[in-house]
Amino acid sequence: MSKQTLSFQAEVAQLLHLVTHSLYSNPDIFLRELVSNASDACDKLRFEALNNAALFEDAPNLEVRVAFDREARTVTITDNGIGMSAQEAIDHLGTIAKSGTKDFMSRLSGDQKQDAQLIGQFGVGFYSGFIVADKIIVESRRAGLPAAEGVRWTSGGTGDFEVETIERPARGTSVILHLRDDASDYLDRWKLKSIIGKYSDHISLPILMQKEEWDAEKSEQVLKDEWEAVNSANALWARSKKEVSDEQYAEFYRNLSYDSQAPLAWSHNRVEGSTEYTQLLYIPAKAPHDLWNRDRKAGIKLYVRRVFIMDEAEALMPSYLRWVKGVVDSADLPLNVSRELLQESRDVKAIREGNTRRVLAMLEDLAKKDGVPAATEGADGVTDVVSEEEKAAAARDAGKYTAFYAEFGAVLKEGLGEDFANRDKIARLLRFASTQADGLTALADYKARMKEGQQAIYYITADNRAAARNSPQLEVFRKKGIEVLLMTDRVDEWALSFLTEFDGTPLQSVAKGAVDLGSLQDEEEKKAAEAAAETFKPVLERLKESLKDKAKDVRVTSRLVDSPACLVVEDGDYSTQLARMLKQAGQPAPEVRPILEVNAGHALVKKLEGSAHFDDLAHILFDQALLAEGGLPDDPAAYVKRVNALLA
Ligand SMILES: Nc1ncnc2c1ncn2[C@@H]1O[C@H](COP(=O)(O)OP(=O)(O)OP(=O)(O)O)[C@@H](O)[C@H]1O
Repeated sequence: MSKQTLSFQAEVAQLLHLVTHSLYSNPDIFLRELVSNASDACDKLRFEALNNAALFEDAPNLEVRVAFDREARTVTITDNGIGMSAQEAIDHLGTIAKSGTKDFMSRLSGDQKQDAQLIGQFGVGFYSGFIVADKIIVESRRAGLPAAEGVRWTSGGTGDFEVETIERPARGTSVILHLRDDASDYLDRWKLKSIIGKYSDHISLPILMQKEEWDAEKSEQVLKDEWEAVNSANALWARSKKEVSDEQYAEFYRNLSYDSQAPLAWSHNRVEGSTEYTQLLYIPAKAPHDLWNRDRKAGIKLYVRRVFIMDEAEALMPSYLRWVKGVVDSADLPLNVSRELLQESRDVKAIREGNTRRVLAMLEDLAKKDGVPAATEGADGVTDVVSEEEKAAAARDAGKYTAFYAEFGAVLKEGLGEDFANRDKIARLLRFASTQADGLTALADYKARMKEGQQAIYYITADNRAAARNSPQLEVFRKKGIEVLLMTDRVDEWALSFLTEFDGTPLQSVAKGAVDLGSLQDEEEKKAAEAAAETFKPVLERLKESLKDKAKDVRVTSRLVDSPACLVVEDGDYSTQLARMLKQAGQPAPEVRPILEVNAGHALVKKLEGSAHFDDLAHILFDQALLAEGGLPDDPAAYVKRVNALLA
């Protein structure tokens, strides 16, 4: 192929403009990105060579070399990985294929500072070379192609790039960066080596640099022909915990996740037994923006005996833990395992269960340490001996669970419906707003506060906390001082339908079924309610008749104190709120006909009997109950007309 000039895809041009014009806060990351690409290229070669060993040619030892040339002002990153054909260079370096970067582009605001921060979070791979270079030359030959089919790709990082065929005996890729005038710092062995140590130490291949020696004659450092590894070249997860510092764990996480924030917690274990594997799992501090996409693949990379097999191995984590990041390295799976095969493997099932247990254990641990460390003096007046170290550790973890829950609590609830085996553990990890506690409360804490004689854990679901708190259904609970949990997450009602009891106590929605406060209601109240219901019977019959198209039933209730009426549904029915939500989301929702409950002691209800406007009042009562819980009358205009007629 003779020299060709091609244009970058519009998005690439836009991205390059941003990379080169933004104040880039941390230029060092270019090296991390390019070394990471080089290492990926070696992983790909190793993977393809599983079925075609000839691809190794005469260079089976995979490695990355980082070199620099002070005269030519270049830094070169070379790998002997899979390489690129000419077409691949055009496709991969001229367009943006990966969804992460596309997504990043769509979130650009135009504000330079903000956008520069965003780049930091996402990392823009190859293009980050243009942070320090005003020209990049990529020379490559794909494994398996003849030396005559090498490719040279050249670009100044503006609108276009050139490609031409070259002779290249060496398999793999060299990325040659021609440094900008202000990037001379990188023409320094110590500088490059320290960046590699900081960001790329975990890479499992050797990263080589030339040795340097003091030349007395020239009185300067000169590079020798001898190369040495400047990283540990040992996959981080394959090392023992003692050998890995917190900073290294955090940096490895950054590499896996592109998350600029440090993880909240991690767990690194070698699991032995009938299925052997190593797991290194991280709990992120921040939810990704696409957390709610259930098709989102799990953030687990799968390796088999250190050989990279695949990203996003969704079979290794249940869907409700899809936000966990990490690595699993299996000792048992075959190297040629495919996604389909993973779904069926018994080993994979064991790994998934092991991962789930581990994540839940990490969360339990964070939850336990969440509160400010309690006073250490026991009831017997004896003070526990707590070391300074323990105190510091407790203080470090305080508040982490609350932070975690704010980000991931709602998705964790999906586990109630998805992971029956761990339902109790998950239930223990849930937190809810409540009528009687500040902040969020655990079900166990609710139980500990239950009144004597209280037989259920009460909750209400609503669109938001204010609506939940002011809901008429809560009136009698408020009057009796009984705590009610306020559930306002969209998944709550669905999730709670899988949790009928907690630790032996049933959960009961206060908007479902007849309210039965059991022994919390005294005999007198019960009798009064029964008597009211009896005398009210004729009015009830008329109400039922008037509202027969709207209400499944009409009955007298003791759950109301200040409001005239409210709507409830039967146990097992969708709540009107859930039905409304499904409808709004365009999902099929069953037609729920609620039950109208009336407060026989309320002035408005008393007025019904003998009213000349009975039918209008009945409809108003129903529509107002609907409004009170955030719904809308079927026929708002008719409602307004009726109210106006009465007001006139
Ligand atoms: N050293 C290399 N050897 C072979 N192919 C490469 C090399 N560097 C880049 N590529 C190709 O160019 C593509 C784009 O690289 P880029 O760094 O922009 O994104 P990425 O590597 O896919 O994503 P990320 O950097 O987020 O992991 C890669 O997917 C790969 O196909």
